[in-house]
Amino acid sequence: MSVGVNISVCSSYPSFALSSSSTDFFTPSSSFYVDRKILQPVSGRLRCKSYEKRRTEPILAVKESSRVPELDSSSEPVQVFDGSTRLYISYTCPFAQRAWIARNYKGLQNKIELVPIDLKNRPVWYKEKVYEANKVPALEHNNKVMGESLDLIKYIDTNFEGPSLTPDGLEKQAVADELLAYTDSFSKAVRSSLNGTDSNAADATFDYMEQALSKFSEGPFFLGQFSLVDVAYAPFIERFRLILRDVLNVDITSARPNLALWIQEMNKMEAYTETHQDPKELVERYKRRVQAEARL
Ligand SMILES: N[C@@H](CCC(=O)N[C@@H](CS)C(=O)NCC(=O)O)C(=O)O
Repeated sequence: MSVGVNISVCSSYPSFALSSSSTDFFTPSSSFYVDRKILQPVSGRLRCKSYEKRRTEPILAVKESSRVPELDSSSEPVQVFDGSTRLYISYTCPFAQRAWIARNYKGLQNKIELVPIDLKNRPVWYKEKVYEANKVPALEHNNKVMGESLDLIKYIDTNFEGPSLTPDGLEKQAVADELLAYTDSFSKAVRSSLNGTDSNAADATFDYMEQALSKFSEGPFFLGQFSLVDVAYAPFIERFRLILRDVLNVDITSARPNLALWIQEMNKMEAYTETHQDPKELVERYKRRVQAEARL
């Protein structure tokens, strides 16, 4: 199914305030708001696009039919350390999505069981018996539970069979390390444009992405071939693209052909598209959160 997103026109964007809940990637550690001034053009690129053009463009395919239901506070505990390998995720968490994509790409659907958790109504046993940090993602493997999405995608890549996500050669490995180390700065930069503290930051960070995507010409991905770097960025670029487009009328692919191609090619990969959230739901959830915070 291809789903379009409701786009607000430039003149009718709302003002926002966001929470500091840790259950969603949109929320930084402090409150932030979106104000009219950050709709101003940044390097001529953060500008209002034609509503007609964007309205008709399909954004992402979403596959939800085969998803297992989330476990919540009423669910029986899983039999931790019974020899199964389990990946605990939330369907809405971009960090968890990284590990989920890696598991799919390596063809480990039958080796790593997906255990979705309802973060808003978490089972108490999750913290007590599974993962003390009480976050997702977490991977249960060989009588251990580990977390941290960037560590997990590397772990899954090196400890399981399937196509490699690790680049060949020292040069690519160095670039991979640099880009993986930049993921938090990337998110912070986009948020600082959303909160109005630095209206140029999102544009600059997407320029950095565009440049990074031009380094290796043998393929459309960050290191040419598909790798850990694509897995690490995909959930965040997916979300920021939708939010910036809906909330600020910014098209991150405008004048960025490498990024446009990357998104197009990523959206052909089932390992990734299986993990998509419905874009409309994603944006609506974001707006609901913002409205709730504005009432506080
Ligand atoms: N640095 C962690 C972040 C994980 C994270 O913050 N996950 C959120 C969901 S998107 C979570 O579990 N929040 C629950 C909580 O903090 O209580 C990673 O990369 O895995």
